[in-house]
Amino acid sequence: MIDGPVWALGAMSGTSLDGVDAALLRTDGERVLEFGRSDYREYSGPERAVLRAALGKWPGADLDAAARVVQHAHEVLLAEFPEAGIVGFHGQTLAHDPKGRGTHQLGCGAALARALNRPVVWDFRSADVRLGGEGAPLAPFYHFALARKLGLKRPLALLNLGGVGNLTWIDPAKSAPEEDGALLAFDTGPANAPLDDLMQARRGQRQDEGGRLAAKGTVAEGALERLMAAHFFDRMPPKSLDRGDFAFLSDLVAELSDADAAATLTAAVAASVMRGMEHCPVPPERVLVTGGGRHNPVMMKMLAAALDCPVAPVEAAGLDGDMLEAQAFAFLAVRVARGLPTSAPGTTGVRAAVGGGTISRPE
Ligand SMILES: Nc1ncnc2c1ncn2[C@@H]1O[C@H](COP(=O)(O)OP(=O)(O)OP(=O)(O)O)[C@@H](O)[C@H]1O
Ligand SMILES: CC(=O)N[C@H]1[C@@H]2OC[C@@H](O2)[C@@H](O)[C@@H]1O[C@H](C)C(=O)O
Repeated sequence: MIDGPVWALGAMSGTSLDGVDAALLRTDGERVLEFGRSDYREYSGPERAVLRAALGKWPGADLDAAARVVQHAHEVLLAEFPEAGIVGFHGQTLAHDPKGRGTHQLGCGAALARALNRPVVWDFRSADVRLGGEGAPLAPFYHFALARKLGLKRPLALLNLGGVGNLTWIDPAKSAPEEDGALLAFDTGPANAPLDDLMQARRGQRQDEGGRLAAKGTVAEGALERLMAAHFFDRMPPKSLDRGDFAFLSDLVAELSDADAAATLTAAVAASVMRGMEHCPVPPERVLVTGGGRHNPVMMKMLAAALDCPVAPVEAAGLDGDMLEAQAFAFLAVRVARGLPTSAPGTTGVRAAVGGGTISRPE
C-alpha cells in the first residue's frame, strides 16, 4: 500500500483530556524526512466533562456521548489536512489494564476513514496486549527515528510529561528500533494528571499554570515517601499505567494546603522519573523533555535537581514538544501500512516485535 515516503497525519487525544493534537510528518515509517504543519483542537468545558465521566469505562458501557465528542473533534480537526495520504488515529484512552481487561481507546477509525475519505490506521495497542505486552508506551519507535534524524550517537532519554509520565532510553547506535538493546521504555509514574485533578477540585482551574501555585508551597516529604513506596516503582520495565492508577495521591495530599499539595504532586513527578532512571542500561547523556509538563518551570527545576544529567525541553534539539506524540502516530501509521513492527520486548514487554493497528479504508 505504501512503498515510499508519504505525508502522514497523526492525531493524539492524550490522558490530560485537554484536546486533540494533529501533525503532519513526511516519513517512510523508518526515517523522519520532514516535519509538516500541525494544529490543536481544545475540548470545550462540557466536552471535557463528558470525557472525564467516561474515564475508566470499557466497551459495553454507555459511551455514546463520549464517542461523539472524540469522533467530532477528530473529524473537524483532521479535515484541515487534505494533503495527508494516511491518518494515524490514536483515539482517547479511557481505561488501561493490560494484564487484565486489556486496553480501551475510544474512537472509530472506520467511521473516520469514511468522514475523511482516506485510509485510517487505528487500534494501535490491542495486538501488543494480546501478545503479552503492556500496549504502551508506543512512541518509542518514533523516538528512535528522531534520535537517528538528529544524528545522535550516544544513549539519551526522551521523557514525556503528559497526564502520565513515560521515558524512552535510546541507543541510536543500533540500526533498527526492534533490535535488541536499541530501546528501553516504560511509564515512570504520575505526571500532570494528579496535579490537574487537584487544581480542578480545589481551584476550579485546569492546571497549575506556570507552576505558580507549587512555587508557593513546600513539599510534604512524608506524603512523598508514602507515594514512592508504591509497588509500581520497584517493578522492572517495561511497565505501563492507567491514568487512574495514582488516584490515591489525592488522599495523600488531602490534609495539605493547596500550595503544599501542588508542590508535593509536582515533586512526585521528579521523584518518579529519578526512580525510573535507575532502570536505564547505561546513564543517558541527557534527558529531553516533551509533553505539557515542560511548560511548568517548577516541574522542570525539580527534575533537573533530581537527575544527574542535563535536562532540557526537546526544543533544545529542534523538536516540537507539543506535537511529538501526534507525529509519533503519523509515523506508526506508516509502519503499520508497511507491515513493520511498532513495539518490541524492550518497549512494551511484548513477546516478540509486533505491528499493532487496524487499517480502515474509506470505501
Ligand atoms: N503552561 C503550563 N503550565 C503548567 N502546566 C502545563 C502548562 N501547559 C501544559 N501543562 C500541563 O501539561 C498537560 C498537558 O500535557 P500533554 O498535552 O502532554 O498531555 P497529554 O498528551 O494529554 O497526556 P499523555 O501524554 O499522558 O497522553 C496539562 O494538562 C497541564 O497539566
Ligand atoms: C494506554 C495509554 O494511552 N497510555 C499513554 C499514556 O500517556 C502517556 C503514557 O501513558 C504512555 O504510556 C501512553 O501514551 C504515549 C503516547 C505512548 O504510547 O507512547
